[in-house]
Amino acid sequence: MSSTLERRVVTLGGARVGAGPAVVIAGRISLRARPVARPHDGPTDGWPPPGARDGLAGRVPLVEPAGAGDLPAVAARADGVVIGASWTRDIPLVRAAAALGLPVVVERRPSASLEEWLGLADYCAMEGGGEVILCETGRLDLGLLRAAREASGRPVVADVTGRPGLSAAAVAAGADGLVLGGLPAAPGGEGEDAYGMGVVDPEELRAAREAVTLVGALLRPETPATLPECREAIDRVDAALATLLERRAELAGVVQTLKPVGGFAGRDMERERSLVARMARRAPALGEERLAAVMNAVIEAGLHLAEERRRA
Ligand SMILES: O=C(O)C(=O)C[C@]1(C(=O)O)C=C[C@@H](O)C=C1
Repeated sequence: MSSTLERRVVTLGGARVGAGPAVVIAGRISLRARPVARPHDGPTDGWPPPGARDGLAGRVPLVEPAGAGDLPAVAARADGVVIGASWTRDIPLVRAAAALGLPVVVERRPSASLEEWLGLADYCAMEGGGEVILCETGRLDLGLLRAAREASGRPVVADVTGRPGLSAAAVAAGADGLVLGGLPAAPGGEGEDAYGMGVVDPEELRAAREAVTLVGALLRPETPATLPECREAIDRVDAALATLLERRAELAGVVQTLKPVGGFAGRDMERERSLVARMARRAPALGEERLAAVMNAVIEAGLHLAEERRRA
């Protein structure tokens, strides 16, 4: 983020995108891939009816219209309207979609330059209510995503549908959110693809949540202002700590099998002092003395685990 540029925040279905933690936007459908309407669905605009069996309360986070005729339904049923990568040059539709007054998610046309992408975002902001999110999609140029975030001050998200392995990289590159294609899954349920639109993939959802939690905790600057926000930020840090502590315990366990004398009997206090000193350089506020107490507990937990496993 540029120091001179004011960062804009867009509220999408209750989530603040652009400041605070990166968010997972679990649900993006395209009415260009309109499913076949079923007779028992009753009068339909091509959408799942509200309160359908898949648990949808009738709303989808992001919807890409196929044409101007879809816009009233999009306004009624979506948290944000998507300007799809394949029709960013259909200016009449772009204009009408932006004018809905919903947050507008502007995808980058494949091979579009940064200037073209940001220009379209500015145009949508002018035509609409000003709430614009940039969305990198397709092959995901994460360098461009980062540049767009810095140059525009607008929130930038990455559509990681079908690429769960890029979730962590996208958050590391600065993405303010990860978009997952499909209908939102029923709360607590695995989701049912009753309408041929596809449901958010549970594995992709898991990968995206892991990325915003773990990579977010490590790399995303945050300045939470309220008690719940602070606690949520602490929960993310604790999740990262737990992941690292588990990994550390496994490694320390291997060390015990490699040393001539392992376990508590082979404790090496010089090594412990030096690792604490190195850590204190990264955690100067905590300092060596406090870190030594923390690391003593961590190391002893690892040694107990290793001895337990050796006896088993
Ligand atoms: O490095 C070692 O020798 C270890 O056994 C690992 C470890 C650690 O957990 O980091 C554990 C006990 C030693 O006193 C020092 C370090």
